[in-house]
Amino acid sequence: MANNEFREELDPQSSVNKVIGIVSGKGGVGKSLVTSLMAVKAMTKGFRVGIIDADITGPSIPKAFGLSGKLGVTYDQLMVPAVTNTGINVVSTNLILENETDPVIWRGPVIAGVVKQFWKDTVWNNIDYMFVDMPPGTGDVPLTVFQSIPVDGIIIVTSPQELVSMIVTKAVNMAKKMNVPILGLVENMSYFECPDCGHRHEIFGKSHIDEIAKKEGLKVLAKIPIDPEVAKQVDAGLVEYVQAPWLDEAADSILK
Ligand SMILES: Nc1ncnc2c1ncn2[C@@H]1O[C@H](COP(=O)(O)OP(=O)(O)OP(=O)(O)O)[C@@H](O)[C@H]1O
Repeated sequence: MANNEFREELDPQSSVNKVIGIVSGKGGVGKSLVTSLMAVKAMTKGFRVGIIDADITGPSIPKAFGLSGKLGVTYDQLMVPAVTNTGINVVSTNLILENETDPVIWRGPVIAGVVKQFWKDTVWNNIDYMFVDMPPGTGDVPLTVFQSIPVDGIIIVTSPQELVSMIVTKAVNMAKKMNVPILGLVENMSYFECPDCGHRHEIFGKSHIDEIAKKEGLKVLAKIPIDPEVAKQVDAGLVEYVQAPWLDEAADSILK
């Protein structure tokens, strides 16, 4: 089966140059944080940036950017992305629900349908980089998202406490099946740097990311520390103002 058999076209008014998917083996490892911060890095470099929050049942992008309210709709029924303080265009289920605390209890095909609409029924105005916060895992829903959107490359986010090797292998196999290049691995919550002595403590155990990357022939793009200040800023909707020097190298190597 050709991997683009179900691929959806953008609306003729829209244009998107590169699409980067952010995936993880399970929820809660920091996929949304990496998506948000990579988008901010791209914006800072002067690119026009969009985010599709395809994590339909656990959308966390709007909150991180302090966005609320509803997406606009054009006269010809296209969605208009919400725009963050620094100009990043965002679509998310939290911006279409009647009430942002409503649970999303849709089944797989409906979820995939919403993601397709985020891609094709939205006005994407000259976007250089589109970041897609993928549904967690390697099951049916992320697979359908892969089939619907022409993803140019993926970043796999893991944390040290996961069964990392198995999860990375699954994600690698999914990407191979879909013929999507893997840009590299990001290990989140990698260590905690003591503010007093500067020592790096591996709170969740020893990192094996370098060995796994070597085994799979992948690049480690970044190791992100546990930082309570980051969590606080994300909770306050201020992710655009997070200092994230540990992602600079990854951003420089991917966003050109
Ligand atoms: N390195 C970090 N330091 C401190 N807090 C972090 C870090 N990474 C993530 N967090 C916090 O952990 C929580 C989960 O992160 P995030 O929403 O990015 O994960 P996720 O993988 O997208 O989860 P889900 O799939 O459930 O949406 C958030 O509150 C986030 O602010």
